[in-house]
Amino acid sequence: MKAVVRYGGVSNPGDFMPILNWIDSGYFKKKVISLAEEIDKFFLCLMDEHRNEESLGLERKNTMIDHLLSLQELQPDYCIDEIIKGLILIMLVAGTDTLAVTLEWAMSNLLNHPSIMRKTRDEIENQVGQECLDKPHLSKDPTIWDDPTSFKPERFDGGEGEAHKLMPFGLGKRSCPGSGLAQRVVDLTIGSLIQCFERERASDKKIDMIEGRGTIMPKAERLKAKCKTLPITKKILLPQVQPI
Ligand code: HEM
Repeated sequence: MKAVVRYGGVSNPGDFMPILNWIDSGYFKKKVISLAEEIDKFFLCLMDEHRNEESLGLERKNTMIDHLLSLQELQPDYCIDEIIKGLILIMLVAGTDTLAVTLEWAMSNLLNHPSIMRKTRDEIENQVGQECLDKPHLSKDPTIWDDPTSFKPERFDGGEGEAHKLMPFGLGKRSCPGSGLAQRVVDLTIGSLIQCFERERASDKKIDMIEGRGTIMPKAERLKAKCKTLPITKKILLPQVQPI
């Protein structure tokens, strides 16, 4: 049950067995309505923030909300506030837990396989080094890709091992629109976590890899690990932390 309450992507048992909705005397529905009201207020504040910036004469930024507000000016009857709030909600709901859970599974596997963790750390050390957290334009590295800036789908013909078998984002028209963002966030986060912290399992016991319940496949047991900061943290990460 613990795993069910930790993430947003949980299911309501009453959706599968409606009789359960009678037993909880509408508690779940009331809770969802009150949460929805709070979320609605939060999204309105976000939109007003962007609108106020414009009314203060500041230039519109390159954010999803700013683009949608521009669209609203062009198509006020279609792009109403409810549509914008719905799109923000979808991006937040679909893009938060999915990433958190993926990172937790990946880190758990690395901690259970110290030799692979060492290999990953060595590779980051060789490829990225100690001066930054990511190698810019890895996907355009001429030492890896032939003619990296050209569109050549044939480069994937048989040359990428098993990559074609991996379909974590679905396929077709309804496949995940956040896949690019997700892959970038997962790669960069895992890479930076390894680069900046020496991590070890909290005990000699292997990390439990049992799946919990929920639509986004959470881990049943939360990942706990020891971590020690490495010198690069002081050099690169700390200077970027803004005082509140
Ligand atoms: C590791 C991270 C993620 C995984 C594994 C994942 C996986 C998926 C899968 C399997 C689908 C259903 C595809 C289908 O029905 O064929 C989906 C849909 C969707 N995802 Fe993701 N996703 C991730 C991250 C994100 C992020 C970061 C965003 C947005 C910021 C996002 C937004 C969406 C949306 C809006 C849909 C619904 C698309 C539609 O129905 O047309 N996802 N995702």
